[in-house]
Amino acid sequence: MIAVDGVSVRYGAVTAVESVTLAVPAGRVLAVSGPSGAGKSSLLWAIAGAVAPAAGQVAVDGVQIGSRAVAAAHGVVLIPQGNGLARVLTARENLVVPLIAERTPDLDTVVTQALTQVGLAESGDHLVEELSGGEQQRVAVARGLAQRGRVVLADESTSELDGANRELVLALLRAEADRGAAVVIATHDPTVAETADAHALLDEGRLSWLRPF
Ligand SMILES: Nc1ncnc2c1ncn2[C@@H]1O[C@H](COP(=O)(O)OP(=O)(O)OP(=O)(O)O)[C@@H](O)[C@H]1O
Repeated sequence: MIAVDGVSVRYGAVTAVESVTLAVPAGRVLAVSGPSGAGKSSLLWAIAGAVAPAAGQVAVDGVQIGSRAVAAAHGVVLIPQGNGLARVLTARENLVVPLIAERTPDLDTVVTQALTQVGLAESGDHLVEELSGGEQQRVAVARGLAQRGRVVLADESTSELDGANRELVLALLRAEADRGAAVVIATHDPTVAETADAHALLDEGRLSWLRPF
């Protein structure tokens, strides 16, 4: 369960998120959309503990998220916009790094399974910079899946995918919810938002409309 309570995010004089309150139960998917600059990424970063809210608070399963370290320790996984992969590592190595940090058992199996789920079982030993934009995006999704989070935050994770791969990634994110995760998808794509259990619209940082759970 994600509880966002009156959260504001500011960068100096810029207000990116203003007094947003919402909740995402375990097992459900929330889509967050809104125009470019509306604050979608900033809201996800606040949930991930990657930026400290200027006001309000975020809790995951009742634990207040005060930093990225706390969020990671409580299973908050961020699949960042622009994929966040290390380009000079292989696809497989990109998946391994966070799992080493978490001391995940049976790491090779977990990594192979995640790459297979996104249809990239044969590409694990390719450097990220050798992969297409869409393949890189799927590696980023696989890295998120491999971490088996209690919370999965997907920031525009289908933006570079063709129709079939977009359906695949959406099905995988739905499977994360079915496994018990609370899932948030930031998206510009109305068809992606329609597949979610609830849909929040941000406008200049404010929650301007909500299709509730
Ligand atoms: N690190 C930063 N420093 C200063 N301003 C920032 C920073 N990150 C984001 N902003 C500003 O905060 C506002 C919200 O940006 P954010 O990236 O959260 O929006 P978004 O809805 O995700 O946009 P997009 O759809 O283009 O990714 C924008 O005005 C942006 O310029």
